[in-house]
Amino acid sequence: MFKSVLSRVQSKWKSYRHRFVPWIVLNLSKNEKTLRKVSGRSHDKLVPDDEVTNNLLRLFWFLHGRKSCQTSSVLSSNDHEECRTGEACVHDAMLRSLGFCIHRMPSTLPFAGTGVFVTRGVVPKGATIAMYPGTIYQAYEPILLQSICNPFVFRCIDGVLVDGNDKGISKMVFRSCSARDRLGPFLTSDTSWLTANPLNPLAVGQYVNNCSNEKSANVCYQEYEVPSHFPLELRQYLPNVNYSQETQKPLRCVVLVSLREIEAGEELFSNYFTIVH
Ligand SMILES: C[S@@+](CC[C@H](N)C(=O)[O-])C[C@H]1O[C@@H](n2cnc3c(N)ncnc32)[C@H](O)[C@@H]1O
Repeated sequence: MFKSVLSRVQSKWKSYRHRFVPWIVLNLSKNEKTLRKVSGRSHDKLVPDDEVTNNLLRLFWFLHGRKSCQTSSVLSSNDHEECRTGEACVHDAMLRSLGFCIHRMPSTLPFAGTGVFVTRGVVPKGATIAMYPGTIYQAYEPILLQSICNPFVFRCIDGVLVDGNDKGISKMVFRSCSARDRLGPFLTSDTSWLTANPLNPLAVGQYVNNCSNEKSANVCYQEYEVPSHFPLELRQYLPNVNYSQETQKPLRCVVLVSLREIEAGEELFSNYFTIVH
């Protein structure tokens, strides 16, 4: 009797595949209506991986071109004017390559801290609108210390965890893994998401808030494996790194994909709860 109740509870818990465990425990009862249901792992993808790759490459080549342009000493004065530096420059690159800009700002929800907004352009449905940065832990790897009081630990469908906290021990772990994995002159990940001005402007997905009964989700999470043909010189813009150097699998990233057209001024809302049948 006890065993059967326990196994029913266990199977119900296992079907809650995401996303932020402390949030689920505290808020599930308030937000039952906002559950997202998918009928299997393969059905959790809104757009094919190739499309995500193409979106990322479009932005990253643009950022890379701008970087080379800034370091070149043979620019005309016009080129120099084109090549503005810092935050304005990366957002310009985003607008030109993807057709929209996103920014972190105070959320429209009370007591929800920071959120992410579309600030310029229009995001079409199915676009890769943000990335969830952080250290990647395989399901069997220890994350206890880093996960204490950490609302940024994201759980993938297969149990892989992404620690997107840009402070404290999480920040130190990311920096150290990123330095460890560089290949000679090539950086294979980007640490600038740990600052206020990420080099890759998509890398703010960890600040997207949960939808509510009033504000429905306009983006969803999608797991993405970086393909082996991803150019080495563009990996420096990827905001993820493996915790363990021994991980043999392709690098896991999590992207946020738009569920509908989103206009400038709208805040992004995801769904922290997904049930996999
Ligand atoms: C992954 S973080 C999102 C970023 C967070 N807004 C911040 O400023 O750090 C998750 C935390 O955001 C807050 N949050 C997310 N969605 C919310 C909502 N709909 N209402 C209130 N707080 C929310 C909760 O504190 C939650 O633990």
